Amino acid sequence: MTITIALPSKGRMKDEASDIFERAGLRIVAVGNDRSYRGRVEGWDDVEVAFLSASEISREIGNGTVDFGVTGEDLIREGLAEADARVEICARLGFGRADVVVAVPEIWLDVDTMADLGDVAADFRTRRGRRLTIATKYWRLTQQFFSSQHGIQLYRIVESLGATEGAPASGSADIVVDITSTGSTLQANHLKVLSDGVILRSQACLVRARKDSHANDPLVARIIAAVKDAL
Ligand SMILES: Nc1ncnc2c1ncn2[C@@H]1O[C@H](COP(=O)(O)OP(=O)(O)OP(=O)(O)O)[C@@H](O)[C@H]1O
Ligand SMILES: O=P(O)(O)OC[C@H]1O[C@H](OP(=O)(O)OP(=O)(O)O)[C@H](O)[C@@H]1O
Repeated sequence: MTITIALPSKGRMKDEASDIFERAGLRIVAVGNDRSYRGRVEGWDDVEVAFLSASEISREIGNGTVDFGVTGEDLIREGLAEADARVEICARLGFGRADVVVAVPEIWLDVDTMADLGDVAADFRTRRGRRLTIATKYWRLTQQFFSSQHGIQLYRIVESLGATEGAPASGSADIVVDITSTGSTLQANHLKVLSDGVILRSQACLVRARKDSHANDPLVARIIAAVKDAL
């Protein structure tokens, strides 16, 4: 059976993803010209490569259109409901590291933990007559973390697709849930991460769509073993 591997076609994970496959002995070559969105692996005739963006890869593994993909764990857990039932994280690849965090204005001196934030949310409702607003593109992770893990129900998510950290200063939201790596964007926007506010420590992963047909396919096992050996 042909196995399809989806690799980032652009963005910050592109180069390191193909480097790891190369080290694993799977040398990716584009089919057609350099701008082609299909590829193959030299010497592995039953493997096809699809070049997609990181978030498309998460979606395509979720619906089983591709067998494997390299993408961020944040995009898997945000993009897919019941992620663990649908996909398997075969290996964490050690690049593309970033944390999804809850960050509040630095001037909220008394707010250091999620419990403090729960009190603030209750206060907003009783004293200001409105809900605490959270700017994020990670609405699924935010809801799970606030509602299921911390029992905080009094908030409203304001979807933000860019410049999320600017939302508190511009007045479009009170706090943010966003990705951070060096912390400099949070710092520049005078935001601080709550001490127990790390929702997910993400990095690039080799992810497999859970398919019955994989169970006895030696090619599937070979691909996983080769990538793990290259780490
Ligand atoms: N500093 C960072 N900022 C944002 N994302 C980061 C950072 N460091 C690592 N990542 C990770 O990179 C991945 C997103 O990569 P990238 O931004 O290149 O995707 P993209 O090409 O924009 O994809 P799409 O267009 O589908 O959103 C996520 O898994 C994210 O966790
Ligand atoms: O903690 P830091 O190192 O400052 O990184 C975090 C920032 O980097 C990303 O934005 P980026 O400017 O890369 O643009 P993007 O959101 O379009 O990826 C991300 O959305 C954060 O804003």
